[in-house]
Amino acid sequence: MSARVIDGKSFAAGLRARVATEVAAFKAATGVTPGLAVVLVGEDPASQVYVRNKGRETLAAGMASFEHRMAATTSQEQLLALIASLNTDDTVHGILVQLPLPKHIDEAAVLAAIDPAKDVDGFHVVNAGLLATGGQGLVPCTPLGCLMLLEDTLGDLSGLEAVVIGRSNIVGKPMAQLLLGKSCTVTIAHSRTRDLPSVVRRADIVVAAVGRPEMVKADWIKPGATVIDVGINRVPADEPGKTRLVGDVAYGEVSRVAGAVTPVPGGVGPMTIACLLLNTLTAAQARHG
Ligand SMILES: NC(=O)C1=CN([C@@H]2O[C@H](COP(=O)(O)OP(=O)(O)OC[C@H]3O[C@@H](n4cnc5c(N)ncnc54)[C@H](OP(=O)(O)O)[C@@H]3O)[C@@H](O)[C@H]2O)C=CC1
Ligand SMILES: Nc1nc(=O)c2c([nH]1)NC[C@@H]1CN(c3ccc(C(=O)N[C@@H](CCC(=O)O)C(=O)O)cc3)C=[N+]21
Ligand SMILES: [Mg+2]
Repeated sequence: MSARVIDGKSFAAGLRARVATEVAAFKAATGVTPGLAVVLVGEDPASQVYVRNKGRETLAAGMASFEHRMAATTSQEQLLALIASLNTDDTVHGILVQLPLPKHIDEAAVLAAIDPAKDVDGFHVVNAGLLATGGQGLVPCTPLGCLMLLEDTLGDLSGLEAVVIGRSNIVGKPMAQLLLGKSCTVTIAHSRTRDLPSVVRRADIVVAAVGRPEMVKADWIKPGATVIDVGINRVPADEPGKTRLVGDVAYGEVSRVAGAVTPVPGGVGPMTIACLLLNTLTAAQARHG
């Protein structure tokens, strides 16, 4: 038996097309072009790729894209000053500050400075609080994309056992909140979890957001379970000097046990960017409804 491959790349293309259609209608009705500002501090090559992809897809959806590249030596005050100006800029509906930030900058202070109404990452404490209390805020893009793939694969999630591996504020915790909101029975596992394999084995839904290449093995998976692999890990390829991308799930062996599984690349990653565009449209609609 071989798992169904959950094609995030194709689902994301469909979502981007729906966003583009709605953007066109929004522009016609309001005369306003939704705008996304992306702030990149420093030169991290992986981050540069994401920023470039985001910029290209933002334009393709009919939205305006503003990129702000700052030197790794940028001070926290300079970054906060840029955010303050983006907060009051009427052409900017969404603000994304690429993480991680250089060590000398206080990440929490920067995220707190973003206008929650423009926080298309959903990382501001106001949006995290709204998600935790069932309110209407902006929802973090990666967990939102994972939820869309899960509902497309499984339909109603009510009553299912979900195990989220990872408890970060940007993936694990909001993922768990969304699954709880869909009436799953949710377990959050992390580096201190005792006997992780047996915890994962009870799951109908496994979301791996760990950052450890191919950690989740086939014998951790309940036969037929749905496995969502958030991990993006660059590892050495067979060819010397080259690298390849792998997830947190041992894809080959797990796909012989699971019912459905997302690949890396082509799974969650493209959904993150599509949901970022969706959140930017949502933020623009909230301002000019
Ligand atoms: N596809 C996409 O769009 C995105 C992909 N990512 C990728 O997802 C992964 C996770 O990202 P992020 O949440 O930011 O990572 P973090 O490093 O912030 O969090 C990792 C989590 O995994 C837990 N963990 C680490 N080692 C183990 C272990 N051996 N067993 C069990 N739990 C463990 C940590 O536990 P503890 O809290 O105890 O330290 C922590 O909660 C990364 O590979 C990242 O690149 C991230 C964002 C978007
Ligand atoms: N403020 C902030 N918000 C983020 O959402 C954010 C961030 N910081 N920092 C970094 C992580 C990582 N992340 C990815 C987005 C898309 C892909 C993606 O599209 N991946 C492609 C492959 C890309 C490639 O080949 O390198 C795929 O999986 O198919 C990956 C990773 C967003 N992040
Ligand atoms: Mg982190």
